[in-house]
Amino acid sequence: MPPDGEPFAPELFPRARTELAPGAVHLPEWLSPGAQLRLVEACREWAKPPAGLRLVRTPGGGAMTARQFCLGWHWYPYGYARTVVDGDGAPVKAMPPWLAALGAAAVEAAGHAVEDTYDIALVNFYDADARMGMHRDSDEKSSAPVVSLSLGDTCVFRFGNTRTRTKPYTDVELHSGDLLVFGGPSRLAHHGVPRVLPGTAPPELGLTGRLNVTLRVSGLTE
Ligand SMILES: O=C(O)CCC(=O)C(=O)O
Ligand SMILES: [Fe+2]
Repeated sequence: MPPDGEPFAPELFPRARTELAPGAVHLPEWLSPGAQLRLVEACREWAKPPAGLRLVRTPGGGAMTARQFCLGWHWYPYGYARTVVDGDGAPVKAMPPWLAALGAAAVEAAGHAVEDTYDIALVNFYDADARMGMHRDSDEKSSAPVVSLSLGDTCVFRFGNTRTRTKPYTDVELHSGDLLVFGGPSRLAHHGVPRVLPGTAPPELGLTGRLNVTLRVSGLTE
């Protein structure tokens, strides 16, 4: 034990699996360094046009600071389509079976039941100044858990409640390789990314910024 008054050094110890709220589970370093690298490399290919990384304009006339691309179904404010209806108009790229399988494995690791096939990937790229305001993921027709994988720079992630965009909430750092799954009573909880911590990415990823890959079940048919 450190002498009284000495600061505890949490960075010395592995970060523990934690439940941020009922049904919302954080599993630090769930992706191995090799799996992180493969996912970053895949994202680099998907981010190329057509249907590549884009600026998302919101109906109020603003734009999201995180840039985005999708696989499987294209998300736009506020719905899903099979083509990039608010961009180059191209068909959305396919959701690869291996990524759907990763989604199912993540849900299982978090202790949720896997009932449906993960058919959407929504990938956000954050540079040092990007962030995401408090929102709910409510455009899907399925109540299956949302899977979130973080790559690159660490961020501060804010996990709130289902009723309001404000307190109570919990702030947690999401590092490269971390998994967060939110389902059950937390499926429609508000959440956001108040900030990214630049320069914290593992150097071997060759990534300046943060990628977040969220996997979802659409519940949509054609
Ligand atoms: O970047 C994140 O960790 C969260 C992304 C998110 O909430 C979303 O894409 O809906
Ligand atoms: Fe979200």
